[in-house]
Amino acid sequence: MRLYLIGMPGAGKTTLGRALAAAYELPFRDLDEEIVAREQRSIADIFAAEGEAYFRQREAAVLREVVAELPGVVLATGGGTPCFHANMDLLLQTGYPLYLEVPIEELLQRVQRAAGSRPLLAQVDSPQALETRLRETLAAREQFYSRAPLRCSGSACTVAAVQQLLHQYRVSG
Ligand SMILES: Nc1ncnc2c1ncn2[C@@H]1O[C@H](COP(=O)(O)OP(=O)(O)OP(=O)(O)O)[C@@H](O)[C@H]1O
Ligand SMILES: O=C(O)C1=C[C@@H](O)[C@@H](O)[C@H](O)C1
Ligand SMILES: [Mg+2]
Repeated sequence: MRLYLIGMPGAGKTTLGRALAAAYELPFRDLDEEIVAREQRSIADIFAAEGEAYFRQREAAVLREVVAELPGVVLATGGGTPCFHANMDLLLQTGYPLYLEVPIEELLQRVQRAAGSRPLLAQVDSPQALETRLRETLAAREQFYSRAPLRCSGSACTVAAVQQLLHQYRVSG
């Protein structure tokens, strides 16, 4: 089984992904970390040196490598992954995308602590501007995230809740 965690920066993809991988005894991968390992530089450095278009190409390519390599995996994707290069189609065709839906207010609190390490949020210099940026980003991305057959919201995104969702989905689908 391939389980793909998708959602906004700070939604909890890495945290929940690790816990789900342990519960299912599957390997865990984080797509951002896979890109960093191959490129031997940080995401911020890649954005700064090469720009977003290059990053999105690498992201799409590394996603396909990870999928081809691992028939069983819990994969935390990058926040923008489902929105570029038909990646959402690939996720739907090869596994179970799970959308972690977290209210903007909660996301704000979480990303404020580490906005500097996120290239797309780094230039945003006030809490107000950060909120606006997050709202705009979510509005643009919702159409992609919403294609996930599995979804959990905020504090309901526990390992047990996801296990139940997945079980129901696989039994009925
Ligand atoms: N269910 C939760 N409740 C409260 N805080 C959480 C929860 N899940 C994650 N967090 C916290 O929110 C922050 C972001 O979590 P995490 O790194 O897992 O998100 P992410 O979706 O992987 O983000 P990124 O976009 O950086 O990859 C972390 O500080 C984490 O401790
Ligand atoms: O939301 C985004 O577009 C991004 C999120 C991160 O996971 C990284 O993939 C990168 O910083 C871009
Ligand atoms: Mg993460």
